[in-house]
Amino acid sequence: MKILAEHVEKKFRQEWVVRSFSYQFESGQSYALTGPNGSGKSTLLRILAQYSLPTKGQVTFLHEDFSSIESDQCHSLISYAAPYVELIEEFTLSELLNFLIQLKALPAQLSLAQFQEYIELQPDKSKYIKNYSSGMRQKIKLGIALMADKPCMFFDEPTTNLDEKAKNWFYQKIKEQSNQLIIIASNEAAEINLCQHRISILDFK
Ligand SMILES: Nc1ncnc2c1ncn2[C@@H]1O[C@H](COP(=O)(O)OP(=O)(O)OP(=O)(O)O)[C@@H](O)[C@H]1O
Repeated sequence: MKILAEHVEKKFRQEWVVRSFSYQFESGQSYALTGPNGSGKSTLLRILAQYSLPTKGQVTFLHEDFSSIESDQCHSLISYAAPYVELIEEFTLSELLNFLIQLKALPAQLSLAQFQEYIELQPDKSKYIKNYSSGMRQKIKLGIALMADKPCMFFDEPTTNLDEKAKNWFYQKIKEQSNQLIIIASNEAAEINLCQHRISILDFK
């Protein structure tokens, strides 16, 4: 599939955060959105994921043959992990996974043991998400986004709060995703270097 951004612009009050952004993203490719703090990476990522609307322009999801995908279908094709996307803190990990399975945000057959093995963590089963460390919560978010196995994966500052071992775990998991369309908003050199393409937000000001 493809994501086509055409003349996307975003303005907050008097501030233009993105100007005339046009780009075609494709499956099997990975893209780094780069730029200094406050330059608009998260804003553009949310627009590309159709989580927020541009002030001008449009974002369209397309099949390989360029036929368009209905906008109400797009969210089912996306997984998204970001510091501002919260987990449900009052759940245990098992309850959270079951909830996401029911929402079809994770594969139906996924077990707690498989998930724990995947994220290389064996947290206390009765512990609430709110009592996990920030790094563990981040790793759970990333694990959910990766195991959702959606065609499009969006990550905003994915290795925030992760130690070196967990960062390397994430880098390895991204390298294993050969068919997905991956977009990572980041300033971290290691995250940018994971991606085949770089897009500087400063080119769209
Ligand atoms: N809802 C909003 N209302 C008003 N201004 C906003 C809103 N969201 C973002 N902004 C502004 O848009 C600009 C870009 O913010 P954004 O979070 O997209 O940048 P960023 O490049 O992701 O930054 P960082 O690297 O610090 O995460 C900032 O000036 C920010 O204050």
